[in-house]
Amino acid sequence: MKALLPFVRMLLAHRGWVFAGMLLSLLTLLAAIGLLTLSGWFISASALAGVSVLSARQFNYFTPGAGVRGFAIARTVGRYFERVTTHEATFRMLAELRSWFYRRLEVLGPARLQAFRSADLLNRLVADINALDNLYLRVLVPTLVALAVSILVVLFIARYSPAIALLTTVALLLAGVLLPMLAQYAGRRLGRLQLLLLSRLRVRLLALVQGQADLHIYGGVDTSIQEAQAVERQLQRTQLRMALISGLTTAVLTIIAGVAGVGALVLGTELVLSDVIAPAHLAMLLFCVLAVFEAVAPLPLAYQYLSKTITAAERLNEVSGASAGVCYPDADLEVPVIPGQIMLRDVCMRYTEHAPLALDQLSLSVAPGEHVLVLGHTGSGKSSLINLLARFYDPEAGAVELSGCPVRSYSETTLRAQMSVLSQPVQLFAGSVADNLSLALPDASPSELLEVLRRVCLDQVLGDNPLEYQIGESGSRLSGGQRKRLALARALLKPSPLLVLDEPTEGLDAVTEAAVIKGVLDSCQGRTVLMISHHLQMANHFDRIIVLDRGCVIEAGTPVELAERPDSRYNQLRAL
Ligand SMILES: Nc1ncnc2c1ncn2[C@@H]1O[C@H](COP(=O)(O)OP(=O)(O)OP(=O)(O)O)[C@@H](O)[C@H]1O
Repeated sequence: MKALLPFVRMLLAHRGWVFAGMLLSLLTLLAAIGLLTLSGWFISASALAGVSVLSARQFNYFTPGAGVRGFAIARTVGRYFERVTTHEATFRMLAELRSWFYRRLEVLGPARLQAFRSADLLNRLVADINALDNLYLRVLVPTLVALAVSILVVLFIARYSPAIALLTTVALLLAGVLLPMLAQYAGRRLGRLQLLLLSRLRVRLLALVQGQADLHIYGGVDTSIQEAQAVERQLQRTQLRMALISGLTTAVLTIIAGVAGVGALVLGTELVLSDVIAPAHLAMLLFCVLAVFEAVAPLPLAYQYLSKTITAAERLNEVSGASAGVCYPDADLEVPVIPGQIMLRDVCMRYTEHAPLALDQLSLSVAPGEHVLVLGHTGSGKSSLINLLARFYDPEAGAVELSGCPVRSYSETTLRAQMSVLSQPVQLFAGSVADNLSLALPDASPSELLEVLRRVCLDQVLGDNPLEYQIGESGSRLSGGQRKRLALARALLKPSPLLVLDEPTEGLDAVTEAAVIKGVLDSCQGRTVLMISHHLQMANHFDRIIVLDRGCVIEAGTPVELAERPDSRYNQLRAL
């Protein structure tokens, strides 16, 4: 239950809608009960009035008739506005919840998010948040309204018969308290399981769809489908059991209401026979007792699914409560003084607490405007260097400075403005080439976009109008090399003093690679470029080369200097 508290607080931010919804629910329910109660009295009183001509003439048909009509209209109109207001309150809360959750995800950054699978995060963002609509619509409003209506109706009945009022109270406690408690107990494990199975099913289906090509190649399609079907069957079994519980509670509730009605009829008949109440009041009380169960009827189902709502809340709290991998100051503590400069001193970094060091006492200095090529075997820490500069991770020791100040002193906006990053793997969005490029520079003119495409040799290969070329989901209508180059063009377009490129020419033939690197370096005069690559054919075009091994710099110098050292790692790499 504690897991729900943050969300109740979030609901209170929309207290106008929340309380209006509750009030309208209360009035609608009272109108529905009033309609049945008054109708019961009116029908029997009219029948009795018709016994003699005199009483028929004296009986006032108009006032109760108007009352019945008034209750009927109030119930219909009230139901409409109640639905509008309660749903408005819920949707407002869900919308706020979604952006709140997304902001929490953003703060966590890659360092923390790698603990979650992306399909599972999507499931939390969509399905778990949707499951929380149960909280207000099906738990909070019906519970409070049922409590208020029950008290009012029992007080009304007590004016005519304390015995019937007592009987109604006991029946309401059974149907509105004990039955929901039992339903919650019965659905506790199943509701939780249902939510987790649904999440598991989505994760499996997404893997099945995304990995279709590889699964076909390696013959894993049937196994994956069978695994997804197994989860689905399990899910269906839980749904069936939940449906059985709902059916059972509905039946028990109907029996309780029926028994209460029969009891009220027996007690009321005795009161009529002993002239304590008028005969017309008997029908009125009977209808009133039966109608009040409408207030408690939704509760067993709501509480049966409460564990599902609580589990959804726990899953959201698990992500939102995770400590941020990296914390940014709200405002800059220092402003960039030497744009494009990089300085790392004795930096140690690891991805998780017990993982080996990915960077080990690494020191490095890059001057503004310098073009540096970073080489090293796979796993030597090249991408980790980018992760540090972009502050996706923080070092456990040492200092990282960018543009003359520690990276920790910049707000996230300032830090992002300092550098443009082409990371691995690249992320493209469904849409046109222009849509993807404009992300980096929304005001860029078509000629600027074409120019940057030219720099990466993409202007001639995507038809007559390359800017409008639709690249498909994640760039599926592009080749691997084209995808990389489009992402490279986007990185080039961002007007930042530092450009960090992680293997931008991967997948390109030697001729295109040479043209692309030349295009990039020519367009980056005055900008610092830090480029990671396994390819050395264009190494001479860089001002300096840095070679990493096991997380630290083992060689640094101009291409000529390193080439002159016979036993340099650079020469060994060139010889491969
Ligand atoms: N997200 C991660 N979580 C845990 N360990 C990681 C993560 N990313 C990299 N590593 C580990 O950190 C070390 C350095 O990896 P890094 O990606 O920096 O190497 P790299 O030089 O860029 O390799 P490559 O040339 O293959 O891209 C490796 O041992 C790797 O297994």
